[in-house]
Parts: sequence; structure tokens; C-alpha cells
Amino acid sequence: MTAYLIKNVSVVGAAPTDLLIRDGVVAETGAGLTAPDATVVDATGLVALPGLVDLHTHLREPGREDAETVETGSRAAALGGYTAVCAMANTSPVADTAGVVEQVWRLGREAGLVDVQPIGAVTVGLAGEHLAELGAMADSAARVRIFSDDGHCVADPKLMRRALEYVKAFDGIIAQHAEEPRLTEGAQMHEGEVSTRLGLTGWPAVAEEAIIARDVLLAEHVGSRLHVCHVSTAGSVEVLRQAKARGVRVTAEVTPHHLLLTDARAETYDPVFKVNPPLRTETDIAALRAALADGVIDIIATDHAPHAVEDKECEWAYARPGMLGLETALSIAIDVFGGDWDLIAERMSRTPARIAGLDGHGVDPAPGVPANLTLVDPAARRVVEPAELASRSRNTPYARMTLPGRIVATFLRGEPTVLDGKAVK
Ligand SMILES: NC(=O)N[C@@H](CC(=O)O)C(=O)O
Repeated sequence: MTAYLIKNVSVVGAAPTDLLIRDGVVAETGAGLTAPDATVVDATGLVALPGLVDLHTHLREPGREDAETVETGSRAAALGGYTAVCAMANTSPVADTAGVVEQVWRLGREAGLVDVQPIGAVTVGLAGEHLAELGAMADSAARVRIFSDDGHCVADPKLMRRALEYVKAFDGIIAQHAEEPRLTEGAQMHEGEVSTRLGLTGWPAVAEEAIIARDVLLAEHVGSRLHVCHVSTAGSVEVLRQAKARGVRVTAEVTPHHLLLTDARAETYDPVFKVNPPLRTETDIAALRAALADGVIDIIATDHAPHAVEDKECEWAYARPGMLGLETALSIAIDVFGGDWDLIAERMSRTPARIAGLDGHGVDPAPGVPANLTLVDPAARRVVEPAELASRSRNTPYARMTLPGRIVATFLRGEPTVLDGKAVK
């Protein structure tokens, strides 16, 4: 195993120091380190963060390998500064059995670019009728702890209660895609002024808020852990704030795109901006940013949702919802929160690792800890070119935008997955 000596790096914004990485761990830190056998990385001006952890990634394998594979998605993740991702269950076949989650887990190990932690489906085939084999998935080699029907809401309250009860035995989590389906029939975008003007069917904020309100009550009743996927409205933030104040075991995520983009993007009729839940308003964005800063929202998760060209470059109504996220998430976080590196490390690495129970991830570089870290150049700016992305898909909403920050290197257990801004394999 090669040793790496990272010179003059600012660890989570602190004064520059050196990091010696050897045998998969941070062996030493301090100014003026030497190690004749190590490869030297000049990190002057760079910030080291604990490797980013994404709780919400769609990798599309098995089933839609034309849109993404575990390997291409893992490479996109590493290039985005991630060392671990949780793979959503809405594949084909659905990840609702031990066999499928073990397949995804094994493919992740073979790719070897990030740790891929499969999420299991809550219900068989995401159909919302019968509980999937939660116990078998938990006991499998993939050791699943998070279950989600993401893409679909577990709308039946009795089934949601059962799922929460079931996972309590092993301190598992139900991650809910909060969308009351009766309120979003035929919905194409956020219900508001813009949808009225464009004549597109609206997805009202209350469809999200009503499910979150119900689910925090269920989680409180059962005493189980609930995670709310892609929170998108100011009203949802208030429901979460009240639940957390009461001590409900609920955590929540927000995506980079819901922190930056509004429903006005729909005026272009470019389906790259079609996403579930939809882009909302400036008021929502302000509430989401404030909630992320004060901790009512725990983490940033990408909801990286790659789609093949034919599923995106068509009429708005026929396009699938979803946008890429892994390779741009940190840049958006820097754009929104500037150089608040501690907040970024907390919301994109430490807390998601803790929620998902990913040992060895989300720990700041210090002697003895696994060398899962990423080096960022905060002064760099880059133009997002869809053709240059490592993802197999091209549906980034940031095409040709200039974004701050560049990932220079990523290390997974002491081995570089990215060096000089390029994937190592
Ligand atoms: N977030 C999205 O817009 N799309 C997700 C699933 C979903 O949540 O609808 C996908 O799998 O494409």
C-alpha cells in the first residue's frame, strides 16, 4: 500500500498542517512531517473534509444500466468527494429481497470507488401493499438498516406503522418519500403562481406536509426512527421543528437543488428541471437554508437521479422526474454556505454517516482514524459541462453554470479514488 503525505492542508477550515496516510489510516498529523517512502501531495490552499456520505443515491443497477451502473455512479460519487453512498431501492427488479441488496452491495465492492450501502424497499415491488422481507435484508451480507420506497410514498398508514414497528427491533430506519398520492395525481410541478400561468397541474406543498405530520406522529407512537427524504417546503420545516422539539426520533434531508433552484425554471419547459418533489419558491428555499443551518434539517442528500436521454429529452409531461447530483453537490453547498466548512462537514459527512451507521465514515482526519477524506480547492471555479460528467446520464440542472469549488483528491481507506481531479480507475 502506498503511503501519502498531504502537505499544508486545512483540515475542516483549521490552520494548515500535514497529514500522513499509511495502511489505510491517518497515521500522523502536524506541521513539517517527513516520510521518505510516501507520495507527496501539495495541498497548499486546499481544505480536507471527512469523505462525504450520501444518504440518497439512485444507481439504477440492476435494470437501467443505460442510465447508470453501480460502477459509473460510484465514480461520479468519488469525483464529487464522496466515500460512501446509500443506494435507493427503486431498481428493476426492486431491491426488496436479500438477493437484490446483496447483488448491489457486491457490485459496489467490486467497483471499489466508494462504499455502497444498499437501502431496502419497505414494500414488495414498491407497490405499497405488503411489507418486503425487511428482516432478511437486515440479516443479509448487505446488513440493510434503512428502508425506503423512494419514488413512491408508503401512503397506507397501517403499513407505515407496521414498517416502523418492524425495524425498531434492530434500530432500523424508515426513509419516507413524503407525497400524499391523492393530492398529487397528474402533478407536473409545484402548485403555485407559475403552474397556474403555465397551465401545468400542480403538486401542492400540503401533499408533502400532511404525510410528514402523519409520520412523525406514527414514529412518536411507535418510538421508532423516521427519516424524511428530500424535504422541500417551508411548512415541512415547521412540522419537523415541532416534532424534534417533542423529542420524536426523526431526521430529515434536503437536496442541493431544493436549496438553490425555484419553480421559475419550469418556464423554460426544459424537463431537466422536472423533479420529485418539485422545485419550490424563494420562501421555501430561505426556510430550507435556515433549517439546515439550525439543524432542523440534519443533512444534505443528493437524490442523484440519472435518467437516459429518451426519458428526459421529450415533452415535459412525459419526462421522468429527477436530476443528477453527486458531482455538483459540494459546489452547491459552498455556493450556499460559503466557507462554513464545519457546517458542510456536519451536514454532508458526519451526520449522514451517523444516521446510516457507516463505521469509519464521517470522522474528521486525525491520527488513527480510517483515511476516508476528500481534498477541496475552494478558490477554484468550474463550468459544468454535462459531457464531461462521469455519470452515464447527462441530466444536470447546472449545465454550463460556473460553480465554486473543485474536488482535487478523494481517499477511500487510504487509497486514492481521485487524484489531480481525475478518477484513478
Ligand atoms: N427524485 C426524482 O425526481 N426521481 C427519483 C424518484 C422520485 O423520488 O420520484 C428517481 O428515481 O428518478
